[in-house]
Amino acid sequence: MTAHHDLHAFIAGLPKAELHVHHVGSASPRIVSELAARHPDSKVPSDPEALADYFTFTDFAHFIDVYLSVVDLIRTPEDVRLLTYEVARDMARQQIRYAELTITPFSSTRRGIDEGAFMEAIEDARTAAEADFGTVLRWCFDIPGEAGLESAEETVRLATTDKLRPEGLVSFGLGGPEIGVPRPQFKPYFDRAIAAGLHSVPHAGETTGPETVWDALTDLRAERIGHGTSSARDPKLLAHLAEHRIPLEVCPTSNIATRAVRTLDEHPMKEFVRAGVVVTINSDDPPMFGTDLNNEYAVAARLLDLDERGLAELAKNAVEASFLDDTGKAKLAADIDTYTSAWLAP
Ligand SMILES: O=C(O)c1cccc(C(=O)CC[C@H]2O[C@@H](n3cnc4c(=O)[nH]cnc43)[C@H](O)[C@@H]2O)c1
Ligand SMILES: [Zn+2]
Repeated sequence: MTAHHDLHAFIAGLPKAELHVHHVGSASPRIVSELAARHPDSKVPSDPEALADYFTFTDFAHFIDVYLSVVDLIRTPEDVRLLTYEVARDMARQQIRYAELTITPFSSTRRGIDEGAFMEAIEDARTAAEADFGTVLRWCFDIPGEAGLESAEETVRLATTDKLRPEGLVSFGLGGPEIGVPRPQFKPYFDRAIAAGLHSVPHAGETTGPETVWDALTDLRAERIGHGTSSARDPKLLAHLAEHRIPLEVCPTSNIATRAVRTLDEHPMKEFVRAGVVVTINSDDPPMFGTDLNNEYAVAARLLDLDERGLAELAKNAVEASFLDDTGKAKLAADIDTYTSAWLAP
């Protein structure tokens, strides 16, 4: 067996945390097929080979169109429950022990799913998944920025109303296209979410320049940045992220699939590490981008020239940057160390 194979096997068994992964964007061909069979009028193909073609994007706007067609497949609380539970099953197979899943409740409630039933479905799936697979799920509710301030109001209402707010909710985000959707307009909504105890984790600098990342830091009080890819173009920003230990949620294959970055070799993650920025590795919308978290770690190992210990450090970055409590962080970090020591023992 080659060292390369060994590294893939190491990654496959490495306990991991994932901080940037979308709920609907995690629907595997198996889950999409099941949802498409429930709703045969949908334009989403159910055949896995046709799906691979369907999930090939010309640009970010095309990706969002396709994404919303999959959102249209989720029509009932039972669809929401199935999706959430099955996503956790796929995570457990990859040794993902903890995941903060980005959910866009506005997209579901505006399509007619009852808000209370929606919350019940995700919470029911969360507790069942933890009991059945051992994977701990937490939620980030994100505003789909392009849908306007109405979507921001609805998202913050769902996130902060006591009788609706789900127990697993830890953070508040902002997704969708960035071009023509300035971050500062969302400040009042982030202020309310933060006042209600939620962490701020907007997407920024995925498809626009570093000024969007500055806006996310200044106006939205971001504690982590989703993608942050264009930060590499601003040395002062890199120094700021490093000094304030604001982690980037890096999603390399996503950036290629949406054509935000031309090739993996041009991905700036090495510049981030060189500047001392905390890098976490994530899969974003794995089946849509033909990837999974294990593959993203393999990509990072190649681009950052990491061995097993380097990969273990990367996995621990995600644990440290997560919103797990200190006991949960210590336990998962210790599991990573134990696994790595056993793997490297003679
Ligand atoms: O749901 C609607 O009706 C709606 C109307 C207008 C606009 C939107 C959106 O823009 C939804 C965007 C959707 O995309 C999710 N997402 C998944 N991956 C990414 C990513 O890499 N970067 C940004 N957004 C992403 C996001 O969570 C939103 O749910 C919806
Ligand atoms: Zn994302």
